[in-house]
Formats: sequence, C-alpha cells, structure tokens
Amino acid sequence: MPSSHPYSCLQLPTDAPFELRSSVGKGWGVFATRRIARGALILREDPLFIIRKHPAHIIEEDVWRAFQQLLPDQKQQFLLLRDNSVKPFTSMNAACAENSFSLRTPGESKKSKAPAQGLFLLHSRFNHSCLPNAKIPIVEGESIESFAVRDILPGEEITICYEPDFECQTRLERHEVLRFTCDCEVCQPGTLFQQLSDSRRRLIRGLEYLTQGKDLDRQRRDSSSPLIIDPALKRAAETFDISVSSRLIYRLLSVVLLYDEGLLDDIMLQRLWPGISRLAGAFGSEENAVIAQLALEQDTWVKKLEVAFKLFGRRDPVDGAFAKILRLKRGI
Ligand SMILES: C[S@@+](CC[C@H](N)C(=O)[O-])C[C@H]1O[C@@H](n2cnc3c(N)ncnc32)[C@H](O)[C@@H]1O
Repeated sequence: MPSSHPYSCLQLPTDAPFELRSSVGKGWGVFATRRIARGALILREDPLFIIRKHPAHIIEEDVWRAFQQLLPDQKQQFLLLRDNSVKPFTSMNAACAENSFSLRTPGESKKSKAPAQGLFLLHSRFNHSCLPNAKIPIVEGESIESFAVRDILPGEEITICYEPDFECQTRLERHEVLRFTCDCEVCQPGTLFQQLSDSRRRLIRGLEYLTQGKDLDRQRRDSSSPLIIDPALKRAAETFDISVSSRLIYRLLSVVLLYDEGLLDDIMLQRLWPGISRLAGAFGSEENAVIAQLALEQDTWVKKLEVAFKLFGRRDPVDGAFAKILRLKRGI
C-alpha cells in the first residue's frame, strides 16, 4: 500500500505499540510493532465527536452538525476515512456508522442500550476476529481503551471481536451478523478446528440457556429449538428449577469450554468469577458446600469442574428458595 494512503496521515500516539498498514483481504489494519503483554493497554482514545442518539436514529444532519464543530485539524482527520481503506464513504453518516462505537454514559443501566455513539479514528482501524487477541471492555465514560487478551508478538495483527455473544454462536450464525466474510482461525470452513469450535460455542449457548432460562435475544425458544432437546430440562431452565449444584456445574463447564476455545481472557473471567463464587457459597448443605469449596480451590478449570461433578444430581435445601428468588427477579 503506497505511503501516500490517507491512513498514513492519521495521528498515532507517540508511544503507540502498533502501526497502521494494509492487511491482506481486509483493507488496512493495526499491527503490533513490539511485544504487547497479555493484559497490557494497547490504546486509550478519546472520540473525535459524540452523537447522543441510538445508532439507528442517527441521520446525516447529526453527523454534519458534529463535524462542523470540529477544529480544522480534526476535520482533516475525519476526511481521511475511507470505506475499508479504499473508497470514500458515500455519506458522512456511513463514515460515522463504520467508525463509531457505542458508549455507556454514567448512570445508565447495564441492560439498556447505549444512547451515545463516539467516533474513534484509531480503534476503528482494528479488524475483526472471532478469536481476537485484544478487547475493548465496556466501561462508563467517553473514552475507550483496548487491552491485549494474550501476548501479542511484533508484526502480529491486533484484532478485536466486533459483536457481543459471538462466543455462543457458530460460524454460520456469526456470518449472518457480519457484513463481510471473516477468515479467522475459527472461520476456516470444514476444518476440524472450526467444527470443534462450532460445537463448543453451541454448547456454551445451551449452558447459558440452562442458567438464564432464555436465549441470547432474551427470548425463550419454542419447542422446535434444537438448543435444549429435553423438554423437561428446557421447562426447568425457564422456570429456574435448576438446582444450585447443576448451576455450578454448568457455569464451570462453560468456563472450561471458553478456555478450550481460547476465549477465556482476564476481562471475561472478571465478569464470570463473581457469579461462580456466589453459587459455590450458596449451598445450604454442609456436605455440598465443602465439595463446592474444594472445587474452586483447584488450580485449573478442568480440575475445578472434575471436583464439581461430584455434586451432580445432588439437591440442596436452598434449591427451592433460589428458584423462587430468580422467578421473582424475572417477574414469573
Ligand atoms: C471498522 S473497519 C476496520 C478497518 C478497515 N479494514 C479499514 O481499512 O478501515 C471494518 C471493516 O473492515 C473489514 N474487515 C474487518 N475485519 C475483517 C475480517 N476479519 N475479514 C474481512 N474483512 C474485515 C470489513 O470491510 C469491515 O466492514
């Protein structure tokens, strides 16, 4: 790619551990220029502008107004943007849609959709992978940060996953959402790795249904859904009549599958661990509580799961109350 490409004029922080350059079949991308250790910050970026609307409601005038308020140098940076590095965008709104991230403004509930979109010149240069080596955690505020989720070597492309819940979706399902053909390691059709990955992600989705009583879209699946085949088990999940023992086993099994898939990063673990340790501490029977505690003390996820399997089929005095609380919370 010639050095006259507009992206060579994008301003990078002086200490950036990456460079921008072309990425085969994906336009331009972001490549590590030195080793980036797992957990290290890659980039903290402020938005060029913020539009306080749901992305679906943003119109051309909104972007135009935001653009007008930029300083001359910022306007120039915005005008460097190209559709996947090649063509100029057909509208300012299209440029905004392709280069913005949803922001969670302070005080907003976790469940509600972010009503603000920020335009980020550099984070938008990261290409997608379904097995990414970097992540942008959702935090409150206007700037966003990316972190390495595993060690990244010099020269390696830095990728993020564009969509939530991809850890529970098969290659086909992911491609229904993405507007391009992803060719990452887990998207190579027909390979054993891809088939295994599909099975793992499908299982993770089923386990999620068993513990949450609903699917990714927060809906129950009808009886034709192949997600949970056993109707009695499906009903039990939907009415939260899944024992605490089973819940703990399902959670740990999910973590083992995520680990095997290469998706268990520290950010995900921080999100999952509180729920797991709450479950392990919830047992009313001393015998069950001892097994659960012993499970969590093991030094690997497989060993934790192995010990937790000793709880399989065991009821607990708190099962009824646990189900009742969950039903109350969900208004059932
Ligand atoms: C936000 S941009 C990422 C940077 C982009 N490559 C560029 O040059 O500006 C998103 C676009 O990059 C391309 N892209 C990102 N990840 C890709 C992947 N894994 N495979 C193919 N194309 C990808 C797609 O065209 C996508 O719409």
